[in-house]
Amino acid sequence: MNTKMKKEYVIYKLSEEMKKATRIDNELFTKFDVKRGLRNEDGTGVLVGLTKVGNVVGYERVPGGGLKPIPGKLFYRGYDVEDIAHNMMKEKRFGFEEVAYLLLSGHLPNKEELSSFGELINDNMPLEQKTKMNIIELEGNNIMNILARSVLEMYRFDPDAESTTSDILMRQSVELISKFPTIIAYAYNMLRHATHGRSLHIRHPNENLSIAENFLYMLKKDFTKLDARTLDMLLVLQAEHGGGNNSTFTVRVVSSSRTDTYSAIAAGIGSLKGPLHGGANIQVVDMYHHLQENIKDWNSVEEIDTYFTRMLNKEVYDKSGLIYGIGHAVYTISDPRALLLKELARDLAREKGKELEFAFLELLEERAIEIFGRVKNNGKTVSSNVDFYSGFVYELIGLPQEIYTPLFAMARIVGWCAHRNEELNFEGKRIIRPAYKNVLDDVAYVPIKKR
Ligand SMILES: CC(=O)SCCNC(=O)CCNC(=O)[C@H](O)C(C)(C)COP(=O)(O)OP(=O)(O)OC[C@H]1O[C@@H](n2cnc3c(N)ncnc32)[C@H](O)[C@@H]1OP(=O)(O)O
Ligand SMILES: O=C([O-])CC(=O)C(=O)O
Repeated sequence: MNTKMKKEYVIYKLSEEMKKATRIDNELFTKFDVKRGLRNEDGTGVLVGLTKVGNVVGYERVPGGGLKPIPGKLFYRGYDVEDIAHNMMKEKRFGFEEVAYLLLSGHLPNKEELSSFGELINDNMPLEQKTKMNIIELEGNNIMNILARSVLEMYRFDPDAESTTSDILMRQSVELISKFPTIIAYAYNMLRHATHGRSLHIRHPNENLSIAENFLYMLKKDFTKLDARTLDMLLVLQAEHGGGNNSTFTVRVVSSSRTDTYSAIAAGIGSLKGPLHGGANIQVVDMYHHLQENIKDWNSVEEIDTYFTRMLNKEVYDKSGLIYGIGHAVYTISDPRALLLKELARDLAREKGKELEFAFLELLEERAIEIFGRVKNNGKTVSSNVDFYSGFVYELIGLPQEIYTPLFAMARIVGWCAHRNEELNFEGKRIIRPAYKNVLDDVAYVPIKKR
């Protein structure tokens, strides 16, 4: 066996052993009443904290037991996101800065507060020269990875990186919110240059633009007002989702050890990247393109139903058994953001001559929900989630797939910061440390000579 084969064999052997070592009987979870995925028997999340940042509502508890699915509602600091979104649309205003101010401070800014906050954001958008150079030099084909790396680098330039006083936490929050768009735009431009041979543009942020406009300006310079307002609405809708979603909870768990802001946020980025969480927006678009190619008649309910049934049975597509963009840990009848995005997608599709594509996606949504019910038959009410239409909308405004999940991070950084700040400031805070029950018998140690 040559050296390479020897190394491969060691890995193979270890991985086979790992397969055995990681097997845990499903019945044991019931026996020891383990809350798998921190979920109660009825699928609801185990209560692990209190928050004033956001509220996610998808069901009502019925007196005497049981859950009643209800249309989903989302609140930022007590304000209904639908009201926030409708107001922004009515007034044709950019809203992400306002939402960021609201989530960080707890109150809606007046005109003057909003304008100074906008200036502060603009001041903080440029990156350190070294970070810029690292994005260029180290390249990388995954922008979530580059984002995490660049966030960890920010530690290096922060003289108070380890401090958790409220003024430092707030300064770090503003800097992170400001720099995410710049990092993502530069990282994508570098990726495009390295992999598609396109010219490399590193545009300095323009101090008179909103975050959404500035991002598009740095990414591709030419964009329409409609593109920018659409992106702004996506940022507004994805900014926050309570303390229990996987990435925000990750940020809270990591923060509870009192580590620095950059370590906690890098962990959140790692979580959001996952295909069951923020990474689902890329999966949905991949799945949609696959279905466009594999469903011959886009109007055929029968053909779509057959394909979805086969997908749920792990026979086709990525064989994961999942239909991406469907289902949610809290929402049942509807995700309010998906409803808003669907309307946005419908209008944009009309404007861009993509009505057939929209109609196909809408039919896929309807059939996925129906077929999920038939195949799973588990009493769970599912609907489309925020990721179902977001990728389609990004595609309609000409944004590349590689940045869909990074754009989610560009929005959710606001919620992460608000939750980290809360985690480190409430009076009764404690390190988050749940328990795992050991289900393996103790064994006597065997000296190496006797093995
Ligand atoms: C921003 C966001 O994070 S939104 C969510 C984005 N993620 C996706 O769109 C990926 C697809 N969806 C899913 O995987 C899930 O619905 C999740 C992860 C979002 C939520 O999952 P959970 O709340 O754990 O769902 P839950 O455990 O109650 O589901 C019950 C059953 O339905 C299945 N299920 C749930 N959603 C789906 C789906 N979209 N496709 C196939 N099966 C699904 C589960 O696998 C489980 O089946 P099993 O008991 O046979 O294993
Ligand atoms: O809440 C969750 O589980 C997932 C999430 O972050 C979202 O839907 O925005």
